[in-house]
Amino acid sequence: MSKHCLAVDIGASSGRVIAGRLEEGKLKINEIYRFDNHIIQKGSHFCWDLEHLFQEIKKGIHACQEIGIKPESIGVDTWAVDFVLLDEEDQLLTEAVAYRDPRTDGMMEKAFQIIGKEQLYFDTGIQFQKFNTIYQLYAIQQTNPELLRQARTFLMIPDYFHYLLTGKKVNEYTNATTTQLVNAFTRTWDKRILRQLGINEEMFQPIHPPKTLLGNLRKELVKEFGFDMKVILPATHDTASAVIAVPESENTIYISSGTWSLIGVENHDPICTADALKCNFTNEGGIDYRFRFLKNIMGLWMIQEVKRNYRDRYSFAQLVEMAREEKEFTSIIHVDDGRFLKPDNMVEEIQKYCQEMNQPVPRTPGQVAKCIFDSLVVSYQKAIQEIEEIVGKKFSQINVIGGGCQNELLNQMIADVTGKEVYAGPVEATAIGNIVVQLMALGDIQTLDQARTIIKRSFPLRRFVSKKERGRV
Ligand SMILES: Nc1ncnc2c1ncn2[C@@H]1O[C@H](COP(=O)(O)OP(=O)(O)OP(=O)(O)O)[C@@H](O)[C@H]1O
Ligand SMILES: C[C@H](O)[C@H](O)[C@@H](O)C(=O)CO
Ligand SMILES: [Mg+2]
Repeated sequence: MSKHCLAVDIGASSGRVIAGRLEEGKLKINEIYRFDNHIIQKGSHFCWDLEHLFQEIKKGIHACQEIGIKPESIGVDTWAVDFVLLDEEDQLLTEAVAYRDPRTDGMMEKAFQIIGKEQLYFDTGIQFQKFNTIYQLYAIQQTNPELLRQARTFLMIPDYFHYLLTGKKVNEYTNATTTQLVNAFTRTWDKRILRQLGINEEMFQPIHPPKTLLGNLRKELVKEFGFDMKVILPATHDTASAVIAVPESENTIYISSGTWSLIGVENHDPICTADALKCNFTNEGGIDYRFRFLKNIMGLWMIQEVKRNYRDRYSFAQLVEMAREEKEFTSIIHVDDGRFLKPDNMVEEIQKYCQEMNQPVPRTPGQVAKCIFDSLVVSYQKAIQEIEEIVGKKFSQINVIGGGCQNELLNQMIADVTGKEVYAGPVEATAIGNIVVQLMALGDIQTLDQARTIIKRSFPLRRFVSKKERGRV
């Protein structure tokens, strides 16, 4: 039996502290603590409340103590692209502005006047999202260059939590690639891009891969918790950790289904071709320098916002059942339209869109939910066709991982529309991927293949086949 490893997985809508260890050849996980996460307004910006989140992380560590678990190690993963800047006294110079903040409006196009879009893509292989770190930093460079001049350290969100835990300042590779500032071939900061955009290169830290032993806890934290832990870098981009947990990877397209739907495949080399650029696919860094060839699709953010618009009167499970009752209602929206990135009211935005497109307007919570699920599947199918065309291979299976894999209606819709076998699970794929990387660093698991075999044995998947297929069997 191995020692416990602690995964801190913070998504855009929720965070969790999960302990995991090997027991008789299986990975056993235990959710220690779960907490909400959401964007807050600070001054004129949408931000993340990092102080609150770090207190929640510490509550999760304290909770281990209360149940008698003394984890050997800990690692933090979160969403991508967002960061903080520290000054020469290692004090926060900036709030943790959220990627949905409008400060990057127009910045990508402005940057293209200095650095060609094609060059940027062929050097980094990263999809064009207006909120990529590169455009967040360019927005600061354009509006407050003095701030950048004072910056001595650039830390992405998980890097910052690792710094608070250990005092060590590094950038982790998988999340660093989401900035669109890392060269896909040299695997380090692309100084040419930084210089062209006038972003000071000195503040970027050395890039370390997953499995790096960063160090131990700060002394004051050992005193507070009553025990020490090794801090091991997982794949700190949550989707990179989730993809590690995909049990099958050769014939499988994964959909990491949470706030976003990240749909893609795992490659050993980046695909930075004109076709990949045209379809806006990304090559985010993965474990062992693999690549996550994927595309962001708006995802379950939309149903999260609908749930909020209805003042949380309905659970996600209830919204799914209400959608299931609306078999006759069909309206398809373009889920990746920028208007759905952060509308004041998602229900009204969807209704307006349907009116403008002369489609039936969803009136009930069930109709709104069904419209979202139907429309997500249309976007998934298009991305799957693009992947198979660009990669030049047909995939027989889809593996839905993350919280969204609990949406059995959506899983069935995916199977019906794509005709492929859909496997659902693990729900906590991100935390599982985080934990197995720590176990690899500790020598309890030797290889990624071995990790995936253990994961497959430990977490049974639900299988969905198309109605047409079922009709045949
Ligand atoms: N019981 C359920 N039935 C159907 N869907 C569910 C259920 N529970 C959660 N979900 C879906 O899972 C989503 C949350 O997924 P998940 O917990 O992976 O997201 P997260 O980790 O908080 O955020 P991120 O995607 O940023 O990592 C919710 O938005 C909801 O749509
Ligand atoms: C903002 C990013 O696109 C987002 O974090 C995505 O990369 C992701 O991983 C969501 O969990
Ligand atoms: Mg998540």
